[in-house]
Amino acid sequence: MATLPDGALMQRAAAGLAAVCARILRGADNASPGMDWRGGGQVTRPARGGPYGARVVLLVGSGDNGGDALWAGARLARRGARVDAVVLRHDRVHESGLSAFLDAGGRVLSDDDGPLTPAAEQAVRKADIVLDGILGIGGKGGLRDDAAYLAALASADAGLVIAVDLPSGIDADTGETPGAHVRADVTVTFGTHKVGLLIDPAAEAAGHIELVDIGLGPYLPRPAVEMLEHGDVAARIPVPGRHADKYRRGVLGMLAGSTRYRGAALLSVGGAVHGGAGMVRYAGPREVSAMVLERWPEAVTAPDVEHTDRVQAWAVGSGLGDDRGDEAEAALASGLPVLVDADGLRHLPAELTCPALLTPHAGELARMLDVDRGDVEARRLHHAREAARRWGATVLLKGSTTLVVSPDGRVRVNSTGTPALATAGSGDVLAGLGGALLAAGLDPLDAGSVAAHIHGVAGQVAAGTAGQPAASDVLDAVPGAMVSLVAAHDLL
Ligand SMILES: NC(=O)C1=CN([C@@H]2O[C@H](COP(=O)(O)OP(=O)(O)OC[C@H]3O[C@@H](n4cnc5c(N)ncnc54)[C@H](O)[C@@H]3O)[C@@H](O)[C@H]2O)[C@@H](O)CC1
Ligand SMILES: Nc1ncnc2c1ncn2[C@@H]1O[C@H](COP(=O)(O)OP(=O)(O)O)[C@@H](O)[C@H]1O
Ligand SMILES: [K+]
Repeated sequence: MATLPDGALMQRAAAGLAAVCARILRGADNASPGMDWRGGGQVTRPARGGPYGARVVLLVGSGDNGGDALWAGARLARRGARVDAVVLRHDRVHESGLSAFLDAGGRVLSDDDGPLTPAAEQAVRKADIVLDGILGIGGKGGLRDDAAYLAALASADAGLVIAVDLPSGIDADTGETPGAHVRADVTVTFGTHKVGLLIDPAAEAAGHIELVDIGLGPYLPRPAVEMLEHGDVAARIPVPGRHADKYRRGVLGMLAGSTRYRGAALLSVGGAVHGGAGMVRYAGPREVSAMVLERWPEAVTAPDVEHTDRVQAWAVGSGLGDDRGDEAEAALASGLPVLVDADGLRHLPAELTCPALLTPHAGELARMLDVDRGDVEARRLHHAREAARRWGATVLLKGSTTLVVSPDGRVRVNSTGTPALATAGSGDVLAGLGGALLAAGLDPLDAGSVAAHIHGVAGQVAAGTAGQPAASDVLDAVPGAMVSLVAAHDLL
């Protein structure tokens, strides 16, 4: 801001915002490649030939977010749209934005007594597009009173809700939703993705996300949250070199499955085999080992942890049951890198001294931290950070947003997840994949985030062919997912 004339950034933001609105109103393809990181996200478009004659309503709060909406509204009005503004507080409104809006032929429907006039409500109901400029990054706490009412009205009745910078009422820095908030179909965000647009529950309220570049790039600090793209993952997938042998590729010891949960052994060994482990050493009861060998003849089995050698990393816990705690503790005390899943999480020491990747779902993390599951889901980043700090380990929190948080505070959010993965046993596949990557020498942050990315791509592929895939379908899709990731980046 210091290097530019006053208001220049707002003009860039408003121009980008108006351009996205015009494109949507034209019915042009609004799913620009690379922008919608969640994939899919098709937006139902208002059937208009363009801005001319379209009904646009601005919800205008008291800060610069409202200013963006007013300047964008002015641009759309000049292109023939019928643009009405509902101003939340007439005593606090972006002044130059308001006069530009009025000069361009925009109308204000609210009055000094408050925003909820009959004309304002009517306009929201009939709008092709509602632009949510109530709150941006300056918002604190959820929406109150009139703003909450308008947000609910717009989300329920209006054509398309387009959030300016972020859906008003979400927490921009955490992904939490402290109270009432807008539910947008599209969010046009400026300069950089806000953390809250990437992490549920707030991310869900953002809909399809468009980034408008306003030239902040050179000035942005290191991001608080990273999201790997396909190419980043491809570059991190270990590819066997010329002098590879099974030991150099990594031997994964696996303490998973039990006579009660036999499938977990098959799925997690499979995840590790397809994840590129040089060798998987499965330690478990005789009858489970026999099943493992039948399905995965390449695995090497042992009766228990003590009888495994040359293991380079451990994956502990998926479907392990309650009665092998001593072995889990032995693996955790080995000093080797370790992935800890499911029942293994009950056996964590007070602090871990080895490189560790913990992979709880929300219920497991809630138990670890002695909080409610609902609270973990409402404050994913907070609780994942808390566990990473408490155990000195990397924490991969599974669920609708998979987060990977390292004890030094780095955070990655996975972009490839799909609800199709929410099926019994899919976490076992993930544990195998992550374990293989640890054994190959990736650090826990890379192992967790690369495994989650591959797992998500496999889930998407499986959903595309099996409709409602089982965990076995996800496992079967892993090799194809790896090939497509690596081949697309020319690394094969
Ligand atoms: N900072 C930048 O570089 C740019 C910012 N821009 C816009 O400016 C926005 C930030 O503007 P502001 O800092 O003015 O903040 P906001 O527009 O988010 O609004 C903050 C105002 O709302 C009030 N407020 C906060 N929480 C509230 C609540 N729960 N209920 C009611 N009122 C509440 C505050 O007292 C403050 O007056 C961004 O989101 C973006 O839209 C853009 O113009 C582009 C450049
Ligand atoms: N709603 C969802 N959206 C995206 N991914 C999900 C969702 N629910 C679960 N998942 C993913 O599915 C997998 C389920 O793992 P987990 O809960 O450990 O199941 P299980 O123990 O049965 O294998 C995890 O990778 C998780 O991130
Ligand atoms: K907003």
